Amino acid sequence: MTSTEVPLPPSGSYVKSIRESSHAARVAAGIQIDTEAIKRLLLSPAFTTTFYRVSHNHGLAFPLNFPSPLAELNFLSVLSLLNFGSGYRALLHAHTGRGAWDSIRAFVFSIYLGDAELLSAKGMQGVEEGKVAELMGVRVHVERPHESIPGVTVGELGGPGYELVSIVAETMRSTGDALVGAGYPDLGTFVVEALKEGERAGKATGQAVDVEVVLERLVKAIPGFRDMTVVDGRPIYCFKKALFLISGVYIRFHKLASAPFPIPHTQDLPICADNVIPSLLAYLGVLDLSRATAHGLASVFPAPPVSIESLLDQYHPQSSDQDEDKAERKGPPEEGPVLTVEQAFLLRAAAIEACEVIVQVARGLRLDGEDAGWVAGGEEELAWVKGISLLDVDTWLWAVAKDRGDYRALGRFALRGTCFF
Ligand SMILES: Nc1nc2c(c(CN[C@H]3C=C[C@H](O)[C@@H]3O)cn2[C@@H]2O[C@H](COP(=O)(O)O)[C@@H](O)[C@H]2O)c(=O)[nH]1
Repeated sequence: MTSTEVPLPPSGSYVKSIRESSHAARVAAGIQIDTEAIKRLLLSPAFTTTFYRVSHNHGLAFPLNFPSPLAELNFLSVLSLLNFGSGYRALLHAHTGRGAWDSIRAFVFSIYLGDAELLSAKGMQGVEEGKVAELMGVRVHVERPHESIPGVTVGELGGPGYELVSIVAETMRSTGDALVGAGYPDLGTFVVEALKEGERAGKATGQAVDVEVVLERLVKAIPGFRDMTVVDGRPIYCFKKALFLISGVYIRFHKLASAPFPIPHTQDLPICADNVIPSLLAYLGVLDLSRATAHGLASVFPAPPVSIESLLDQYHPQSSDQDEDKAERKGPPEEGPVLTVEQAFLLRAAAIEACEVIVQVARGLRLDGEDAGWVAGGEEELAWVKGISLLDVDTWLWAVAKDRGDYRALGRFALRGTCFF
């Protein structure tokens, strides 16, 4: 089913719909969230010794000279809109030497530095596949033997590189169409309007910016933000890229002395459900798929090559492995399981709820009581764990997956053909 056949959530309840639809889908699929595994994770050296460093390492301060905050917001907005491609991670590593996020970031940098008109609504509207392929550095031809001349091969458009480039180009064109149709010069200007509308609504609800209103505006106006599907008759709403954009506005601009536009509070928004977070939560035992009843989920992930105990321990690359560890970082990653739309959305939904549960479990930890059995000393020093936010949990899970050699080796699932994550 395509996103156009999925009903939008009722007006005014987009955030609630992410949470409720995720819960309903997770329960119906028989995926369990293991609260003991969450406690073990929260009190593990893998978590406690890296959380602050890794979850505060936001890669959103760009090394570019922007003429205005609006220009920077437009850049961030286009980057968020195009923040997908995880299903092509192995291909991207082969063609660009980078993962999905770094490849897209480099692509939007190239646009900014060389073809900046592609960041306008009209420029997006007219973008062609060839331009996207050139700027992304992705090869879009496949070779096949010539029909009649033996030994001769001909190149033709096709293959996964062409598939990804086509989705990027189409996402840009549909966004350009929507913006031009509504009279906006670029995506950033539209986002400012949405933030201002959120600010007006927030006056009634006592918030600086009503995030609900901002999210609804983004999703309704731009097809590339309509990240939702129906699985077994139940809708699932993820809206990952729109949430990423809204969180990005907070991360990038909230510390400025005078805010250039209304800044939403995003610490407690649902996570940005991609392929990394559900995969990692499954390997760490937080998502228990063993009793899943739907869509063959019980057997989608291979057993991790190392034990959960070792994944929860502090990472000690052998000193002789350090060079290997660096090489491993550069080398092409292991291709994870390629999933169906249904499988991928069910896992994303489960991850959305699991992260909510992680924050709840953290709040309720009894560091002086029975839970402290997990702690290897220093209980009082762990009081900060009780105050972690959803945004921090998202960033930690996503970034720690790249921080350790043994986590990088865990195959993340892939979904092809989507512009949503
Ligand atoms: N949940 C969540 N998913 C995130 C990000 C980011 C970008 N993170 C940096 C930017 C700001 C943050 O503070 C981080 O420093 C990318 N992704 C998604 O991962 C997917 C895999 O990509 P890769 O492993 O490269 O191939 C891809 O769908 C991509 O869209 C995040 O933060 N959270």
